[in-house]
Amino acid sequence: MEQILQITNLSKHYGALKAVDDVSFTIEKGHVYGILGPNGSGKSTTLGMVLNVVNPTSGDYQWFGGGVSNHDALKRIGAIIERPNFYPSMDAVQNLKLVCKIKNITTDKINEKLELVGLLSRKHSPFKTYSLGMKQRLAIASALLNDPEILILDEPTNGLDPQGIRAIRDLIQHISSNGTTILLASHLLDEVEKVCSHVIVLRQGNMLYSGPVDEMNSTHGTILIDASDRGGLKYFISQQSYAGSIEELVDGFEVMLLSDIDTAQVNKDAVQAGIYLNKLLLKKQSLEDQFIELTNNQPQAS
Ligand SMILES: Nc1ncnc2c1ncn2[C@@H]1O[C@H](COP(=O)(O)OP(=O)(O)OP(=O)(O)O)[C@@H](O)[C@H]1O
Repeated sequence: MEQILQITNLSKHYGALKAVDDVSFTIEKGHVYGILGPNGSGKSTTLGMVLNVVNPTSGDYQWFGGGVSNHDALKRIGAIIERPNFYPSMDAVQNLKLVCKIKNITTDKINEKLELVGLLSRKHSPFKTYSLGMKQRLAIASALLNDPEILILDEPTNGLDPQGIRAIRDLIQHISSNGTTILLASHLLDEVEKVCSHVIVLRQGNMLYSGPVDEMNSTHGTILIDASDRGGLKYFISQQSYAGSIEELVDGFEVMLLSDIDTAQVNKDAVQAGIYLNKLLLKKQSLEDQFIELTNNQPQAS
């Protein structure tokens, strides 16, 4: 599989706040990836780092298999990470011509992209007359003008009505079916399940899960585990085949399970490794349940 982006141990700390903490994942060509997490979980910061607008505290990322400068990589990427911003009195074509000028690319793709996003018939209407959904679709057309290999969208359906949401989701699937890789950030599990083939789940800067969407529901819950020797315990857990992501909390490590475990056996193995557990709690909640619980009090997009 052709690699589009590889992120390795990427972190962004603002003082004591770990906006993104030790996140690693890979994006391969042809899939639709979602970064899923509640508000403040580090989605935009992650996108900002790989788009070279936020400086990482540590870690690394590599575009297109490496050997490509950031400057050249950005020419192969289409991204919308802010609210669509065009000149209000100018129409779609005039605005897109300006984008072509700024990006130093030809204007011959304008009609094709306007047709793709369903705005061809409104191409001579001033931007200020567009609905929010149309504005977002124009932004997508603008990001596609250079035929990027990957399209990056931050909360693409935020603030849209149900029809607008549907139009954007259909559009994303259509763009993906033409071979463009897509990476989108969303706080809506439902959106990611409907649109994405792969998902990276973030919570408070930590990655809880990375993998195919349809395998997300088949997680085996988590354990909360602790010992006075935290360093030794972390090493011990990382060696266990059942351990997925490991997150250090105040009261121990929360470990996502990749398979079912026998807690007595875990305890025995720990003792054999010289680790004396003072906590081992099995939580059978699936990742989906955890996510819903986490986001229950979050405002919805529409
Ligand atoms: N420039 C900054 N200075 C200080 N803290 C920041 C800065 N940018 C982001 N943060 C903090 O980092 C954390 C992650 O923010 P981020 O915007 O990446 O989250 P998000 O998942 O994209 O959330 P949202 O959907 O609300 O934008 C938050 O706690 C946020 O307050």
